[in-house]
Amino acid sequence: MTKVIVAGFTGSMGDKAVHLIADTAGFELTAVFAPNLASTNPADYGLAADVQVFQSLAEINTDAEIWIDFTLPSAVYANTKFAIEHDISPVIGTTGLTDSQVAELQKSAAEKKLGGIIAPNFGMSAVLLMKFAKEAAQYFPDVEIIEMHHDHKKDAPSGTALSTAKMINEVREPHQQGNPEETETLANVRGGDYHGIHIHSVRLPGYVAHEQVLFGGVGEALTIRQDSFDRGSFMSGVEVALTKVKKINELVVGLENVL
Ligand SMILES: NC(=O)C1=CN([C@@H]2O[C@H](COP(=O)(O)OP(=O)(O)OC[C@H]3O[C@@H](n4cnc5c(N)ncnc54)[C@H](O)[C@@H]3O)[C@@H](O)[C@H]2O)C=CC1
Ligand SMILES: O=C(O)C1=N[C@H](C(=O)O)C[C@H](O)C1
Repeated sequence: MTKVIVAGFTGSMGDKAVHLIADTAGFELTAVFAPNLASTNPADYGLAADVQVFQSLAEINTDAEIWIDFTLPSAVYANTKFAIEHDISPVIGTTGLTDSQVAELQKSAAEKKLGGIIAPNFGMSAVLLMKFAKEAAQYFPDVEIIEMHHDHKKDAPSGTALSTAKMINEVREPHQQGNPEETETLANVRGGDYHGIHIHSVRLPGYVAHEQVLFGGVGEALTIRQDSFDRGSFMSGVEVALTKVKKINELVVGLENVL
């Protein structure tokens, strides 16, 4: 049995991850972590009596081999660092790690030859969208991204949109997009700007997680879209990460790199 700790277990995704482990042969939930809990009795969360419940990083003392993280952009760096320092393979879904933080975490994992996976999106439709968008950008350098999420989301842009922009930026020729003399008569109406790629974030009730990548060419356009209608859509990717993470010895970014 591979023992797993879930950080953010009281959240929307953490709760799904806890159920995934219960339903997946060969894995066992050994601990959970979230701050400001009303109780540390596992029974109060429907968990087995031997599951440890932690409220702070400082008190975590676990034999878990894998750390699943669905917490907050402000918490994920410290959590991942803690996991690596304690030889626990991180499987990170939380968004918001900066490039320099990822580089530092990869260095620490490499020194320990510890496997880990950071995936801004565990959904297959989003993984494929990013891959297809990267390919399309070689032929259509004019591109904008619209991401649409539920109105409880704390971070913008989404990690997926930022990753999409980074992947497109790797292949597209640097070039001026749009009118160089453009002015905004309403502040920020053109969205965020990642190396000239504009990202627009929509937050609405009823939405879960959706993204469109719009390419424009002379007399034609290409739109690539993915929709996660249910958070269950992310769990097949988390399951893949659980099975792969102990077979690698570096911290990999992007689910597509372990498929
Ligand atoms: N990679 C992927 O496929 C997906 C990633 N996400 C990302 O996962 C993260 C969590 O999303 P949700 O579950 O919707 O959020 P949520 O707000 O429902 O849950 C957050 C959880 O983190 C806990 N938490 C807060 N501060 C913490 C800390 N310092 N240490 C440990 N736990 C802490 C909260 O108590 C709660 O249990 C977000 O960054 C979101 O963008 C969400 C869906 C899919
Ligand atoms: O907060 C969410 O819900 C999601 N977060 C991730 C992101 O920021 O890209 C993945 C997915 O979009 C759902």
